[in-house]
Amino acid sequence: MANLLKVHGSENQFFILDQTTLHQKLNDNELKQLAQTIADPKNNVLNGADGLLVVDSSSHPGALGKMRVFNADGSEASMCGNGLRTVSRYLAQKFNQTHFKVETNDADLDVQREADIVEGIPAFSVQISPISFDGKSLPLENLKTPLIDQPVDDFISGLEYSAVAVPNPHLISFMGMDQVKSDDLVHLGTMLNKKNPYFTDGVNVSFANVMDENELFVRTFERGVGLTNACGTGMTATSLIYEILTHDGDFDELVNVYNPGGMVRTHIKRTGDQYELHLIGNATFTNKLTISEDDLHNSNLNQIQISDTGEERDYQNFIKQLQTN
Ligand SMILES: N[C@H](CCC[C@H](N)C(=O)O)C(=O)O
Repeated sequence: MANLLKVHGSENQFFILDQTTLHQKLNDNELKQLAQTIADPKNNVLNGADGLLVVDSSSHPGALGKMRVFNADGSEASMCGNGLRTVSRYLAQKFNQTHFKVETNDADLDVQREADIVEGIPAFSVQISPISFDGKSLPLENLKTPLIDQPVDDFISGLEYSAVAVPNPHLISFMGMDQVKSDDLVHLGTMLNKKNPYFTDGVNVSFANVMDENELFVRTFERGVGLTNACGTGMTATSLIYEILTHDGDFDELVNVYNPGGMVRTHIKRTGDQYELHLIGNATFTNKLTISEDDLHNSNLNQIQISDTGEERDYQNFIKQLQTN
């Protein structure tokens, strides 16, 4: 039998599969198929998810494991900030360590257990890297880069846009709260994740409102998923653009980022032309799942066994307390 976890970071929900626990690992086609099947709410496995996080071993120094990210549509992404917090907790518990690295597509990232947000809600800090404003890194074509706070005629008029890879691609715009919550986000996100002359590999689109100094509300249409409750790399990229637009020279700032799924904190630092980004927030495990390895290889989910960890209740109490503050 094989075990999976249902997890979330700020209600950005994933299943975790640790390939090292299997007699035979799933191949890439099977992983893509599993992501598409288990994430689809129509298949009634805990109402689906935003994607599948695949853990494997790592030979890199200091890394306790490797994380791969499959979106709900089966596409693979280079990074997932909310997901990395949950994978970090999984590896921390598996190896009884609290500060280590996790290998990801483009970098080995520093992760650390933080104090529980409140009783029953473990929290982790994860490094977000590498960072690039270069068109080739996003990729972004037919627009001059770096794109920082500029209007783009073919996008929604009246807004200014910024684009950054962390290393997955993000397009960010600041506006009033009503427009953040309007259909404009789905309209632009859908347009830029179909064939278009700009983001040839798609893009995560975040609309943000500046509630107060170092207090943002961010809503994201994710590449390969659609609207999610939160996007960790999106909230971090948005915080970076916010600090760049509000500072000349070096800065070292903590930002509270609210989102439809709760709240995270980002730590954004610039020293010369170097940036250091960290994302801090919950790593909640809501369910444990058991399935035969055969069914896993065939994405046959009819016999999957599910148990509840009870952690979602603690998280929902945290959200209620956030909303009353
Ligand atoms: N949809 C993203 C991957 C997941 C990122 C997001 N869930 C996060 O927490 O960073 C992409 O295709 O680049």
